[in-house]
Amino acid sequence: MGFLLFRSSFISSTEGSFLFSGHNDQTYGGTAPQSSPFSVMLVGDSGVGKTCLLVHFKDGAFLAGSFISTVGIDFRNKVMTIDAVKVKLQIWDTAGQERFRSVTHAYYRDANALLLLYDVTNKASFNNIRAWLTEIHEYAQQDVVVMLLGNKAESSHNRVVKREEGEKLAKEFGVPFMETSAKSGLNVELAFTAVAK
Ligand SMILES: Nc1nc2c(ncn2[C@@H]2O[C@H](COP(=O)(O)OP(=O)(O)OP(=O)(O)O)[C@@H](O)[C@H]2O)c(=O)[nH]1
Repeated sequence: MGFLLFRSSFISSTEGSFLFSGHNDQTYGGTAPQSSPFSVMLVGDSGVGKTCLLVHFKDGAFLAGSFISTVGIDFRNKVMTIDAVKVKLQIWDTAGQERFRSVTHAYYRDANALLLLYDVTNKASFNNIRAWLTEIHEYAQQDVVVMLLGNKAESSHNRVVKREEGEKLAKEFGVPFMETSAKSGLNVELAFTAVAK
C-alpha cells in the first residue's frame, strides 16, 4: 500500500504542470532541525534502484517484486542527527526514464547534493554516468555535492561492473564513490550521511 502511495506522482506535460506526492516525517523531537531542509536528489537510469534506496533509508525496508517506474518526481523528508546537529533532509526521487527528463531538470538547481546511481548488474547504466554528469554540470548549482553510487552490490552473481571501474570513474570526475545495496542495506545510511555532512 505504502509502495503504491509512494509511486502516486504523475505529470501532465501537455498542460505544462505536474503533481507529486511527498511524505513528511515530522515526528522528530529534541532540538529543532535547521529551518531550510538540505535537499538531496537521487538521479540515474531507470531501474538502478533510486526508489528502493530511498525507501530503505527512510523505512528500513526493501521493495522486492515487480518494478514500477517512478513517474515525474517524488520526495520524502527525514531528520538525521549528524555530529549532534539535527539535519532535515528533503530527498527527491527522480524518474530515470528519458521522457521525464525535462521535469527533473527543473529541480537540479535547488539540490544541495546529488546521489548519482548506476546498477552494478547493468553495464549500460554505468556507461551512461558520463552523460548524467554532463547533465548535472549543465543544470545543477556549481557547488552541488555529488556522490557516485554503484547499487545492487550484493548481487554478486549478476555483477558486470567491477568496484574498481566505479572507483576509477569517480576519481576521474573528482567525486566520492561507494557501492550500496538497497536490498541488503549496505552503505545506505552511510551514503546519505556522507552527503549531508
Ligand atoms: N538485487 C537488488 N535489486 C534491487 C536493488 N535496488 C533495487 N533493486 C530492484 O531493481 C528494480 C528497480 O528498482 P527501483 O528502485 O524502482 O529503480 P528506480 O531507479 O527508482 O527506477 P525509476 O523509477 O524508473 O527511475 C526493482 O525491481 C528493485 O527491486 C538492490 O540493491 N539489489
